[in-house]
Amino acid sequence: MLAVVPPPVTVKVPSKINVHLSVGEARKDGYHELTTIFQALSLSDEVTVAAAEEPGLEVHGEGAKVVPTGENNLAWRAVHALAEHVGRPAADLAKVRIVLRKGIPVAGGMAGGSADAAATLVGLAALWKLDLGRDELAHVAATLGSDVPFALYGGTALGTGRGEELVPVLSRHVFHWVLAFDQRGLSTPRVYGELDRLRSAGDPPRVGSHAPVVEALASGDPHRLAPLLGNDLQAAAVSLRPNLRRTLRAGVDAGALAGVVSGSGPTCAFLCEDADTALRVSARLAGAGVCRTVRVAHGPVPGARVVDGDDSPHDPVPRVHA
Ligand SMILES: C[C@@](CO)(OP(=O)(O)O)[C@H](O)COP(=O)(O)OP(=O)(O)OC[C@H]1O[C@@H](n2ccc(N)nc2=O)[C@H](O)[C@@H]1O
Ligand SMILES: Nc1ncnc2c1ncn2[C@@H]1O[C@H](COP(=O)(O)OP(=O)(O)O)[C@@H](O)[C@H]1O
Repeated sequence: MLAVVPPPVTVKVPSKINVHLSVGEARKDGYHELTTIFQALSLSDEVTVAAAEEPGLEVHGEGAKVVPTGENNLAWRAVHALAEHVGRPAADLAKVRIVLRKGIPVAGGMAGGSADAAATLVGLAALWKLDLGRDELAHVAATLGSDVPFALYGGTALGTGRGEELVPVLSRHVFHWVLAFDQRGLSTPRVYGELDRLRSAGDPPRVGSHAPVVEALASGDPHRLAPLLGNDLQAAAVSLRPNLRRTLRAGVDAGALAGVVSGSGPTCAFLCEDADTALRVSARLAGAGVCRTVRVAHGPVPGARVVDGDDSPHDPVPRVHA
């Protein structure tokens, strides 16, 4: 009898920016306590998981050359974590092929690796026909990285703990962003380490409360949100990459309402008044020669979802936001 091979499953998964990122003190486990507001953006990766005779991982697109393809790729780690969680036999791990099509800059502070891990969990759950709820997948996701659960849910959310404890934030309006990619990525632990160093040597600026940011997001008014964009890691990212100061200035000079370093950087995110302005700002910023690549994006968008495969009519992960 012929074995039935399930069709490959393709999952689209968003990037994120931190509209607000307040970093507390370092914890004993090496992580920092966070209060952050994530927004999922239309700039995305696509991940295909397929049953195959030989295991393998291919990477295409933005930054593909510097993405590890071995066991330390977060997508592979997601395969192992899910297999272990549901007690799948080791032989099945040797029969998974993964293709990553990257749009999200690598080590750019936009959680591209986390996005791929979340997409792999969703894709594999569909490929293996697992009946797993969102909360259960999010539990596995949190073991892979602090940002992975958010990539499952998408939308706009308040993250606490090390960023993995999520509550949805009302944000029904579309915000328009311009993203400036830097020449090279920045290591997240290095940026947190630099913030600890700056704090032990002085008193770098800290962002205020997240409450006004939540209100501005609910209002949908980019003019209200713009002055509230803030990131405690920005000073550390700029300290390690002083050219970001020039990039941040150039975005505002090009017509953005405000700019902020995304997460641990070095990508800078610029909030614009509307879609047309975002296009104009992106063209001017590209011409300013301060960064490697410029992209426009909008948010919020949904989290990881199947776009092609057996389960494509259904979203295996319920969305937090409409
Ligand atoms: C800074 C943020 C902001 O959203 O995103 P990125 O800029 O990396 O995308 C996150 O906190 C990154 O989350 P993620 O990239 O998943 O980090 P993890 O793999 O969990 O941790 C990598 C390392 O970052 C540091 N880390 C991470 C999260 C946290 N709350 N405190 C930390 O100090 C620790 O040194 C940890 O060992
Ligand atoms: N699937 C993946 N895509 C990108 N980077 C990955 C992936 N898996 C592992 N990595 C590693 O994770 C590091 C952080 O990548 P990424 O998640 O893109 O950035 P950030 O943490 O700044 O948001 C990269 O430098 C890379 O070595």
